[in-house]
Amino acid sequence: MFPTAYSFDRVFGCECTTRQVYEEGAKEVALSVVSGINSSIFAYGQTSSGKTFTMTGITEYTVADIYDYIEKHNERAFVLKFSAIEIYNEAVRDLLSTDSTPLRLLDDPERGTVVDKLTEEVLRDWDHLRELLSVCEAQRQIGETSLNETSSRSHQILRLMIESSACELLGKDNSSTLAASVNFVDLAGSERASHALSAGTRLKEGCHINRSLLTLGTVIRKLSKGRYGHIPYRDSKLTRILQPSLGGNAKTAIICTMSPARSHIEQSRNTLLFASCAKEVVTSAQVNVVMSDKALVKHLQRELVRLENEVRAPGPPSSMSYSETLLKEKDARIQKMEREIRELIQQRDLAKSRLEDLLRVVEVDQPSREYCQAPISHSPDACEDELSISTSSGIADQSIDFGFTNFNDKDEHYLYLLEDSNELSGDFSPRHSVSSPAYNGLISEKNGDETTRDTGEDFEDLCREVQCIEMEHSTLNRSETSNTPLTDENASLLPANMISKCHDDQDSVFSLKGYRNLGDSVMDFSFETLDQKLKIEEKTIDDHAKPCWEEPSPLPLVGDLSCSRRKKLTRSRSCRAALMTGPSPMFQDAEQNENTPPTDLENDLLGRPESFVRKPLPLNYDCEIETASAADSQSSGHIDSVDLLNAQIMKSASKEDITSLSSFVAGLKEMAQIQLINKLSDGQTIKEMDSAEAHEDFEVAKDVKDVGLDPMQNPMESPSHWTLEFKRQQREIIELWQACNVSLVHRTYFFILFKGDPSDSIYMEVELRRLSFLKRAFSLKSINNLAIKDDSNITPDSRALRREREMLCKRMQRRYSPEEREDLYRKWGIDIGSKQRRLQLARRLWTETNDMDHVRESAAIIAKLIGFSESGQALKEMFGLSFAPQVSNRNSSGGSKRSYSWKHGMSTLG
Ligand SMILES: Nc1ncnc2c1ncn2[C@@H]1O[C@H](COP(=O)(O)OP(=O)(O)OP(=O)(O)O)[C@@H](O)[C@H]1O
Repeated sequence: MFPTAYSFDRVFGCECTTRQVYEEGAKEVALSVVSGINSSIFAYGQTSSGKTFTMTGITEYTVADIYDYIEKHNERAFVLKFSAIEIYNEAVRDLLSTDSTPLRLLDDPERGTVVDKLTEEVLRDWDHLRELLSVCEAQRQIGETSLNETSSRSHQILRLMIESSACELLGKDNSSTLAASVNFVDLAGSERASHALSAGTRLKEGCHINRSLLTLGTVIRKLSKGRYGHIPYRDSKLTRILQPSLGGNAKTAIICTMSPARSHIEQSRNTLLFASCAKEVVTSAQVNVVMSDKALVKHLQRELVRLENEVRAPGPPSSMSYSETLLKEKDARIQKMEREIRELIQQRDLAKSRLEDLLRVVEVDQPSREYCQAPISHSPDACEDELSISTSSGIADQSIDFGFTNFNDKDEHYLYLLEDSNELSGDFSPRHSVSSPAYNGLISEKNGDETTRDTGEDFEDLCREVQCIEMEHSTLNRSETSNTPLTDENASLLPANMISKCHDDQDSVFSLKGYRNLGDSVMDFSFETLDQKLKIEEKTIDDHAKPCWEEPSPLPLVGDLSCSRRKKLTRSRSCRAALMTGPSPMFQDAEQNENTPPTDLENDLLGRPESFVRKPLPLNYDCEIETASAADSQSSGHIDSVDLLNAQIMKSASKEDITSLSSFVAGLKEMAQIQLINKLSDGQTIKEMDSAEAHEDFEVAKDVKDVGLDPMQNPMESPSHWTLEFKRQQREIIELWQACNVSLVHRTYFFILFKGDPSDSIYMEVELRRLSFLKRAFSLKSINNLAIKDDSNITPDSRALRREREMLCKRMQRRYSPEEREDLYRKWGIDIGSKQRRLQLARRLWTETNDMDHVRESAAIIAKLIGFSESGQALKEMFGLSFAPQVSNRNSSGGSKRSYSWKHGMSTLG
């Protein structure tokens, strides 16, 4: 036979003990039974090879170890049951029973093949097992063969069933039991019958033995190739009983025994082949847990309830399927969208309701608009905001209320402004409707009994009035100097082309407001009243609606003229602002801009103080001027505005002490305005102006402005030219001072302050024009022999000048020391021994106008007498700093109640 290699788990030699074989090849499998796992230990080999010898030893060792395990695990209760069968000639026999009747094999669904009526002894102890083993050994069929005197002629299967339970759960419903069995199988010899030289009974035994072993071999071989096909367990009772141990729920260890004799080589090879096949068989052992019936019933009931719940109700969120989660998200989105739809529907309904309200408002206002559209034309941009506001229901009423409040809170001229602006556009705000009770009330407030008159006519008249007056303002000082009361009637007398000229000029609207504010009192018009009224107006009018000329500017008139048109523009915005509900930032900005002096003037007149600017003229308005004006008007048949104004100024000046430089400069401004009026009124009056001349009037105003600016600009371009021009104007002014008996103090002030600086040009120009006007006016008066109530006030005589010299004389003693006075007497050619030397000196001051040294010395003396010093002070600085306190030192004037300024000097004109 060819050598063949075989592989096994362990190979034990002849010298190996059974203990070693147990320990290394069977103990692990055998002791699995205590853990609830079925196990089997097989001994396969030819006869007399040591199978019985080995299995007896392994059984004893296993049982010994099992009892040792039980002793170590007192927490569990072990029950050992022992049974033993023998399969002899295919009959199962109970070795623990003396009855040799073969036992039937039964197929149990749970336990498999079971031996019916097999004796199963519960072991009491280890000794009890030994006794039973002894019984089994005694019962087993043994026969003598040629090879083994005590040859085992059957297959013996000792089965030890071990059940264990936790001691604490014993007797309870939830108790469970581990149940497993360990089989100790000692097969009969697999030798050939020929080899055993058996015949007769033994041959028959050998045939059954070989068939059982042949089936066992077939089953092992098939199991070693996988669990495919039919496994012939049922072909023999041996395989049928050992079916669980061969390929089922059990661990199996096969011990193959061989004889080392050369003569048994074929049996040895067959054993090796069997062993090789048996090594390939794979079993699936598992722990066998046996539950009690009650525990099993309760377990099954709980399991049933859980399954029913899963079917009937959704499980916990963790077990929620993806589709269920997605479905819930969709539901949430649908609900959210439904809420949004409801909100949008509400918003739509609200908007619809507002639209309906708006339509109703428009329908209600439409007739009123048509009715008053012509007279209530309004600046589109002025009404745009309000109209947009009033388009909302509920707000429209507020607009109407606002209009009422606005008109009542403001000066009545606001009404005219509104009416005037209405003519500028066919569009209007519903709140301007004349159907408004508030609006009618305003009309009634102005027109009195004429409220019932056609409103359109009223508006036309008012608009015409507005246009004329604003035209007046566009020509600036012409109307300011007019003594004619600027009433509705006489304002409408202005040329029609002037009206049309400024008709489109919305910017002049606010000019009307200023004039209208003075409307009723314009008869007593004067610069003083102008300033005072403007201040009053400043309080009554919103800051964003101030007239541009409400603040007396320290700048010369030409400065005002130069910015007159620019101011008109800002005024128009102010007018619009006055029609609005509140101040507008844009208009506020415009106000700030308009309060800024012209750039060219600002450059030369630095440090202009606000207090100086706003200080009202101390001139006191005298109602006598009204009478004079009326008388003059009646006598002459026309209004000589120039004379009346001069008379007014001189009369007012004679009654007031001039205490500040502001008054001085304001006076300059007034003189400049007079100069302008002089030009405007040269040969004609306002009433005589026709439409053709109105255009020329504009040009005149423009010329005045240009004239005023030229001296400012030329000196900058040609300083040398300006110096010559200044000296020329200075000499001319000095001559005019003398001719007009101008106050010595005024001469002194002016002479000291204006010494040829380029910025002086404008003052020089004004002073020159003012004096020229006065000289001409006095000449005219003397020619026309005008009947003036108080001739002393307007006649340029020397009485006032004489009184001024006397006042200066009194001051010499206090201002000059005796030594200084003597020096002055000598210098001025006054005899020291003569009488009234101081008066002589005073009477010589400012008398030699051709001698500049004389003029200069005269100014120096008077300046010292009145306490005015120019030392260290520049012209612009004196304008705003310390001049007023110096001149207002009344208490230090030797008891005199007068202080000295140009106003005082002007009073000497009377
Ligand atoms: N390992 C061993 N050490 C010492 N003696 C042994 C050993 N194995 C077997 N023997 C002896 O060999 C003889 C035969 O052994 P055993 O009866 O066990 O063979 P067997 O294989 O069971 O034979 P059979 O199949 O005929 O029953 C016995 O007398 C036994 O004492």
